[in-house]
Amino acid sequence: MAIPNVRIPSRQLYIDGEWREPVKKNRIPIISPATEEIIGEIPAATEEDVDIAVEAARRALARDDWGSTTGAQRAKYLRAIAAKILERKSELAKLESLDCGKTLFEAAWDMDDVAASFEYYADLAEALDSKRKTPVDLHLDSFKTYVLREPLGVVGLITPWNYPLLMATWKVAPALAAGCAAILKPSELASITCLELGEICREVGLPPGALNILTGLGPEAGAPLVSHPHVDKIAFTGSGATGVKIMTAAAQLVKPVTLELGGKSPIVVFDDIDNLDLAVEWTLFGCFANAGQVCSATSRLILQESIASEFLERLLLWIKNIKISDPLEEDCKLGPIVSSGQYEKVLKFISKAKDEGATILCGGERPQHMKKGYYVQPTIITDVNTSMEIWKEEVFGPVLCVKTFKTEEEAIELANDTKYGLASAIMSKDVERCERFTKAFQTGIIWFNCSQPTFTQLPWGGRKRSGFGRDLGEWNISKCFLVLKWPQI
Ligand SMILES: NC(=O)c1ccc[n+]([C@@H]2O[C@H](COP(=O)([O-])OP(=O)(O)OC[C@H]3O[C@@H](n4cnc5c(N)ncnc54)[C@H](O)[C@@H]3O)[C@@H](O)[C@H]2O)c1
Ligand SMILES: NCCCC=O
Ligand code: NA
Repeated sequence: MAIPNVRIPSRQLYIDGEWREPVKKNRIPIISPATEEIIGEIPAATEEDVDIAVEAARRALARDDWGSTTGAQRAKYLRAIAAKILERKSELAKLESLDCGKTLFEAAWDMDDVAASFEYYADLAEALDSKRKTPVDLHLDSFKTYVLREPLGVVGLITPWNYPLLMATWKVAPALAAGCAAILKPSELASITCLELGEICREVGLPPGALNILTGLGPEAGAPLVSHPHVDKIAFTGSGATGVKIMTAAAQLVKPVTLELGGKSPIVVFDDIDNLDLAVEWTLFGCFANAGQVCSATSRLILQESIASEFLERLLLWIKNIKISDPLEEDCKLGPIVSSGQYEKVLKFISKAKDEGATILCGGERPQHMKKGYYVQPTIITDVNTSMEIWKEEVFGPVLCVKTFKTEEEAIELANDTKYGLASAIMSKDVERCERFTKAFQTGIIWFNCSQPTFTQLPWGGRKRSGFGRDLGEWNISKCFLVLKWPQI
């Protein structure tokens, strides 16, 4: 089947509104997850480039053309960016799919979400103007005051590879809406579309230094950003291990951070569901979308015993229809894992589950028809106990583990039996039961009779080891990118 071709632009670092070669001239190869071939390269920033970008960001805050803009003026830039994203949607989707292996269909969906996020934060930027000063009545004649909301300052935005441009946008859009000056450090595993965001910002005339984009390795480019004394905040999305490193480094400077980390989310299915096939479809989507590389993937299926065998039979039938192919192919439903490192990690989780006594009900290997590329079959693992690694750890691949329950209390206990707390789903036609689970689930996001829908207006984030802070909604402007002060007048 014809696979659309697309040219990968050769870029430098995006600093102070222009393309700049890294000081050390290092570059990182781009390896296609679908073919394992080198298909391009990205610039590799180091500490020296971080210093240059931070100075550019601080200059932007000091200049009127960014530091003294109103929300309405900033909104114009955000809307212009959104328009450019939609203009280039087809090309950006192909680049995203080439870079991280997600299907072209999902990548196109992401580009719509990217544009919608910039539009949403343009509206919030405009609304900020009327909320900049909030009078507070002290009921005193001698003292008058108001609370002032101001941009926090220079913010470091460090993001992952599973939704490269969307995860970057979830931070860049609110940061710019708030009037901060941002330095984005995307994942070295998928940076192409984030560099194209730099080109789009240049084309719309975003003032120099308002957004800077440094691609490169975490320890070489991310760590110096975290530890830089003139970076006022770090907003991070990524693994728990890296989150701990970032929080530790930031603590030395008493620097605020927000952490959006991993998950091991449950989907609880009761025997009173109206439509078995629909529940099966949501279960598959909830775990196998983006080849399972989703922070909120409902990768623990908790099934009521009375329907378990019928449900699993139907799941096996549906899984046969999942088309595994080059992600740029039409109707591809499962692409490759993003890199050889992640691919090996996923296979290691599956082999450990076998060693610990679990059963691989289906999948667990490379699909026979895909001789190249980091492909793993959609995998279902049963006979799981709660001490097993496959039950406890985030796989971040197309792997669903299954346990059964008899009573509601047992289901709640199993669902919350995780160090994570990002999302959970319940499939039942009993509305009161769903309400009970809303209280019982220890997560930030809860889905009734579905899995994964995400809305720009709602706070995205979790509890426990899934981190703290929120992306999306009005919350991450006010809580993440604005500071409060009050003068006595
Ligand atoms: N909660 C959410 O909203 C959300 C969304 C997407 C992904 N995630 C999580 O992200 C993880 C997968 O992403 P990943 O593999 O890119 O995570 P990762 O932690 O390996 O990398 C994330 C980013 O951190 C950078 N980094 C690495 N080491 C660093 C260091 N020492 N200092 C500063 N920066 C450093 C990387 O270069 C990358 O840009 C999964 O755990 C997934 O659950 C969470
Ligand atoms: N629907 C967006 C999920 C982001 C986490 O990976
Ligand atoms: Na890549």
